[in-house]
Amino acid sequence: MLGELSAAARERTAALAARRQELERLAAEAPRGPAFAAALGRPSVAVIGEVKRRSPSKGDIAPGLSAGEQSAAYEAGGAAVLSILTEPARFGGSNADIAAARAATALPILKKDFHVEPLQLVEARALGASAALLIARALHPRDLKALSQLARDLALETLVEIRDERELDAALAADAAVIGVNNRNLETLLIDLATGERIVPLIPADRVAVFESGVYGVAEVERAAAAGADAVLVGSSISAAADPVAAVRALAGVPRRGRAPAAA
Ligand SMILES: O=P(O)(O)OC[C@@H](O)[C@@H](O)c1c[nH]c2ccccc12
Repeated sequence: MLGELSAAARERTAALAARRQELERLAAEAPRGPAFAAALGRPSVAVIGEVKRRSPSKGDIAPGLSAGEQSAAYEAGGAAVLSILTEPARFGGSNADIAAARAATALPILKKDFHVEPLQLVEARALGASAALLIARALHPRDLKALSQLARDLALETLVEIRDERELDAALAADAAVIGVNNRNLETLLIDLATGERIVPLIPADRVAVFESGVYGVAEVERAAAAGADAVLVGSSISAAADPVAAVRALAGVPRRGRAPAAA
């Protein structure tokens, strides 16, 4: 699944190559988005609200979602940051969703896609995203490092997604400031919150740690907090909610417990 999604992203980027100069100019001219990592440092576990119309595991979640209206609802409910899934084939997203979210809210935006090519990061910056997702499992550690450096050069923040100790090492080697542990195995698509509970405590206390996937209610936010997470990334449950303002509000406000500094 991950290989297929990354290959498809690479193909879409090949089509972007003709627009390279234009994208580089737009990226240089676009005002920097609001600070992403800094917005996640709250007294309570920060909620990253994701706009998610469909997924490979669930099929349709909320096919008719308006990215602008949904983003405004997340903001009203107390989300700290937005995650906008732009992947078109399997998640039903688009770049236009970023523009719609930007127009509707003042929150920092994470562009969620299978970013494997440098030009995709230039595009993310041109679109006005504050940050872009990098999935450690989809990238050779060398490429994770190079894309992380390119993002810094572009004044684009990143969220580096990991699932195990080896990927944590790769994220740290890439100097990732924000590290997300995905509870979903992107190969089997199964969710196991024990993944985040095991890996989040290993993330150095000076990084922002995000607990991703499988958060449906406050019980899961409590588990994230107990593991020491600074933020939760929530997609399906709040995208499908009849009242997304109330759904986000129900998750926001769990006190952050922090992580102990690593033993020397
Ligand atoms: O819908 P959920 O279980 O709340 O999960 C959200 C988010 O973590 C998930 O969409 C996600 C995590 N990593 C990704 C990488 C690509 C696409 C999607 C994702």
